[in-house]
Amino acid sequence: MQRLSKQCLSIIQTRPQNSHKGTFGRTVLVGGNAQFGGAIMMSAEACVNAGSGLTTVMTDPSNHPALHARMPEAMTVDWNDKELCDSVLDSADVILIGPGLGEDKKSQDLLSYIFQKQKEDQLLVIDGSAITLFAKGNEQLPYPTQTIFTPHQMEWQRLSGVKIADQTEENNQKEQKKLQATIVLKSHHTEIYSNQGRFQNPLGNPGMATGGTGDTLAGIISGFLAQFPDTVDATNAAVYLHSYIADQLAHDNYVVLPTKISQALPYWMKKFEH
Ligand SMILES: NC(=O)C1=CN([C@@H]2O[C@H](COP(=O)(O)OP(=O)(O)OC[C@H]3O[C@@H](n4cnc5c(N)ncnc54)[C@H](OP(=O)(O)O)[C@@H]3O)[C@@H](O)[C@H]2O)[C@@H](O)CC1
Ligand SMILES: Nc1ncnc2c1ncn2[C@@H]1O[C@H](COP(=O)(O)OP(=O)(O)O)[C@@H](O)[C@H]1O
Ligand SMILES: [Mg+2]
Repeated sequence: MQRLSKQCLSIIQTRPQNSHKGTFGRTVLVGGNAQFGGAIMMSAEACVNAGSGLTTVMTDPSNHPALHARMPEAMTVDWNDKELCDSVLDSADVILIGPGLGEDKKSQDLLSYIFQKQKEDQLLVIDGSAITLFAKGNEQLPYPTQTIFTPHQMEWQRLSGVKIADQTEENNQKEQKKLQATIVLKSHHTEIYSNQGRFQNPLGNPGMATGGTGDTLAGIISGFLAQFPDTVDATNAAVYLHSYIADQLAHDNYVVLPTKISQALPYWMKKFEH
């Protein structure tokens, strides 16, 4: 397994003068039921700060005022308004589904709807409850090689059937090959399994063990996929930078708040700009 290094951040290039919002991608984030609105808000804060050109959040309407108050850069769509959802999804480059989605019938219907809408040139990131729902269901991935799962170890156990204690490189790689999707297996030493190779993140700290850190990573991955052409390079860079920033924050903070990682993204991306 290849250890990630600062080298993976070389994809963060100086932006061309001749550019506009669309140059840096359109991302649609789907999640945040009434109970877990914070999850999709953290994904949105991460995605915007990661540099996504346009970020739209498809979520329960109860979250709209709070999201506008916290992150006016993100646009909101009521996930019950199918006509508006159709048009927003049609122009997306990257779709993220799962943070705070929940696991009830409505959540399942939303996952099925996204599967119906995904086009072959769109990337789909599946996180949180959407992993659990997919694992329980019997739907097929529309475009496996256009899909990135971001499970923690229990979500991976549900998806792969491999118990946490048996999640070895060999077993994980075998299951990734079956799925053909890219897998970001999150833990205290996160690993990335893909058709282009296997990578390990050497960074991270226990201050990250708090709700929202994974929602935040999903937002950074989505924002990087919207900007940078290679899926695995963008995913590796997102995983590495997410932990790098958390490690900087951990010098002076006992717990690393996920939103502080997001707020520090523009500063560190400028530092690493090539
Ligand atoms: N502010 C918000 O709105 C937030 C909303 N959130 C949203 O909540 C939704 C559910 O996501 P989830 O991860 O919290 O719950 P679930 O998938 O049931 O897994 C937990 C179970 O698995 C077990 N477990 C064993 N190993 C584990 C491991 N390595 N990592 C993690 N768990 C591990 C664990 O065992 P235990 O800790 O009890 O020993 C427990 O029994 C999802 O949509 C997410 O986006 C959260 O992001 C938080 C902030
Ligand atoms: N002890 C730890 N050391 C390093 N990273 C950790 C540690 N504990 C959790 N993390 C990181 O925090 C995130 C947890 O993801 P997840 O459980 O999905 O969080 P969320 O509550 O946002 O859903 C992952 O990126 C994981 O790598
Ligand atoms: Mg999670």
